[in-house]
Amino acid sequence: MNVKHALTIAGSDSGGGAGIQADLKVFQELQVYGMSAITAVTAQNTLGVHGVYPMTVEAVEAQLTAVGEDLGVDALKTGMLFSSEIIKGVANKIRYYEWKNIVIDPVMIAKGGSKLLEDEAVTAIIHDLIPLSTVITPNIPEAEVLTGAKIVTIKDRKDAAVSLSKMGTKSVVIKGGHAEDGENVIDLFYDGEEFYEFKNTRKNTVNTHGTGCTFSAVIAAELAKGKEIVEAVRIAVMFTQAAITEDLNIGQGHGPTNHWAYNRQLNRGNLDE
Ligand SMILES: Nc1ncnc2c1ncn2[C@@H]1O[C@H](COP(=O)(O)OP(=O)(O)O)[C@@H](O)[C@H]1O
Ligand SMILES: Cc1ncc(COP(=O)(O)OP(=O)(O)O)c(N)n1
Repeated sequence: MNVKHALTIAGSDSGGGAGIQADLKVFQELQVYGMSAITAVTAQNTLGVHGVYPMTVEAVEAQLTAVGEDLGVDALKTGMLFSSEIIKGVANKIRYYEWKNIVIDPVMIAKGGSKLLEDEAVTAIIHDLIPLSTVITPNIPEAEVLTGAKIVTIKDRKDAAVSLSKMGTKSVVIKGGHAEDGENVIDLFYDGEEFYEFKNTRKNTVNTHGTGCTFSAVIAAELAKGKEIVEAVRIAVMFTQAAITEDLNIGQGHGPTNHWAYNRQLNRGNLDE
């Protein structure tokens, strides 16, 4: 059986809703072989992040070498990277192994407000990682930090996407979960030439823990399978909407999303593949 390989370079979420755990669940659902390099362990549940324990750069690099020397990578995503040292180590390995289909989810702060990236590491994301990327997927606060510009209107979002594109990425998705778009959520995709708006009804739920991780993992899985970037983003929007809509109601706080839901809806014929 010829199966494609996807790698996640991210933090561990003991609660299972975000980070490495969410990414591997997505890879499995989308039938790509999932691999991981853990950058930090978090003690986390649906009520928040209770501890952050970063790995050493050597430990992160050793995991990437182990994957690079044996298994091969058709696409990869990065999530929580924590420090500039880890970011530089990851960028070096991407260059050394000439990995392609690079999805950068510039994770900075968890929903409860805990820092998952040191402040000074933003510069390393801009200089070392963005130029290697096929797509970068910030939420609105992350896009504001990366561009230094306040984002309120759709026009602001388009300007931010153009600024990010000029930093050297091939394409950009600015996710709309944190915006006030009335009854809708709008994810804006820019491929360097054209804008695409993916609009959905905003769901009234607290169970959105790990939506950003899920979204970027779907893009990585679909790029691994050879999909064009705009098509990979379209599937990521559908997968994430299904995962939020059929939520699981787990835990006492911001619960995880449902990674089975997309395939369940496909099997029921509710979605076009
Ligand atoms: N309440 C919601 N209803 C519907 N979709 C949502 C909701 N919140 C987030 N999303 C979707 O989840 C994905 C992640 O969005 P966002 O919350 O902006 O990122 P992050 O999880 O990185 O903070 C996007 O596709 C966004 O449209
Ligand atoms: C280990 C770890 N990585 C990333 C996140 C952030 O997840 P994300 O999907 O961006 O959003 P929230 O769930 O924080 O809203 C995390 N919490 N933990």
